[in-house]
Amino acid sequence: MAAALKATCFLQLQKKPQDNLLSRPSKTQSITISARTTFKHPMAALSTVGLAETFTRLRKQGKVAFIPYITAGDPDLSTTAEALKVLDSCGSDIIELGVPYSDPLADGPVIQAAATRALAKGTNFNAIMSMLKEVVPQLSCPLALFSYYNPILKRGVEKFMSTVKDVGVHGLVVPDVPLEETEILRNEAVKNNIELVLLTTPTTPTDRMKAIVEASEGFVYLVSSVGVTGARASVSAKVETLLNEIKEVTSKPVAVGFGISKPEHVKKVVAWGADGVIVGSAMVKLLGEAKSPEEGLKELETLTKSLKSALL
Ligand SMILES: O=P(O)(O)OC[C@@H](O)[C@@H](O)c1c[nH]c2ccccc12
Repeated sequence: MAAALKATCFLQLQKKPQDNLLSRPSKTQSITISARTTFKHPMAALSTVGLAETFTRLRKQGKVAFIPYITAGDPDLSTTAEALKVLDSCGSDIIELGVPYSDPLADGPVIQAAATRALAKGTNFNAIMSMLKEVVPQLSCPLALFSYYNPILKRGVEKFMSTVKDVGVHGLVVPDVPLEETEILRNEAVKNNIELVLLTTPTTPTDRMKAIVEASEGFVYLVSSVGVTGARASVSAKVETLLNEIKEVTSKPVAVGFGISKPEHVKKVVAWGADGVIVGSAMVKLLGEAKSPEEGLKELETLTKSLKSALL
């Protein structure tokens, strides 16, 4: 099965969909290789299913969402386009795509370095949108864009939201928007059918956590540990308590991020009741620090499959 998994994931990269033997089925059909593994065909219809619906589908199947994060433009935008297809074809359920920013205060060294490299390559919002316009129709899992608040304000919330919606993005995560200012974002997000995901942390007071959970769309992002993003040796056992506290006040899905980078981390977070697992820095490191984009993409595929299999 692993060989089939490898061949098919890699196959997505090697051939244009029309040449791909797997492209025979109709556009909307996904390919089932075995009872356990369903591949999403690169010509799958535009994923009309958003974040919340994705979690509902997975919950019915008794599955947990695998949610990778990568930084757009690192090492370059064409590699980002291929990485999105690799992540999708290897079974990601939602993909977080970060807009590189000069002052990523919530990010650790790996993602900060990725943002610096991407910006140095000239990656900007318009170029990312142009890339997404091409790539999103080839994906079958929904995309959640990651942006800090300042670039959104600079572009104008209305313009930002409508642009993001036009390219087929389903969700938005703005890690540094204070809860008190989410009203503006949420109103425009709702108008454009964008799900605005909010974050709660281990130090968020209970009343504030309840307000965040109430306002969050798509899913609730539970930050597993204090500090910034970055792979950690282990995931804090406090996550289990935090998950229980959140699930006492909502039936919304809760995805856990920060520090998760190994199959054993994934298994722990799933055992504690998470509805989704988010992995960023470990993915970003592979892509940004590989000897070549091709090598980075293959390492990304290997890591994705090993973490995804820890979910099954
Ligand atoms: O990198 P980690 O430790 O795997 O955590 C996920 C994280 O990268 C991703 O969700 C993310 C990227 N930038 C962020 C800023 C704030 C919160 C979350 C993020």
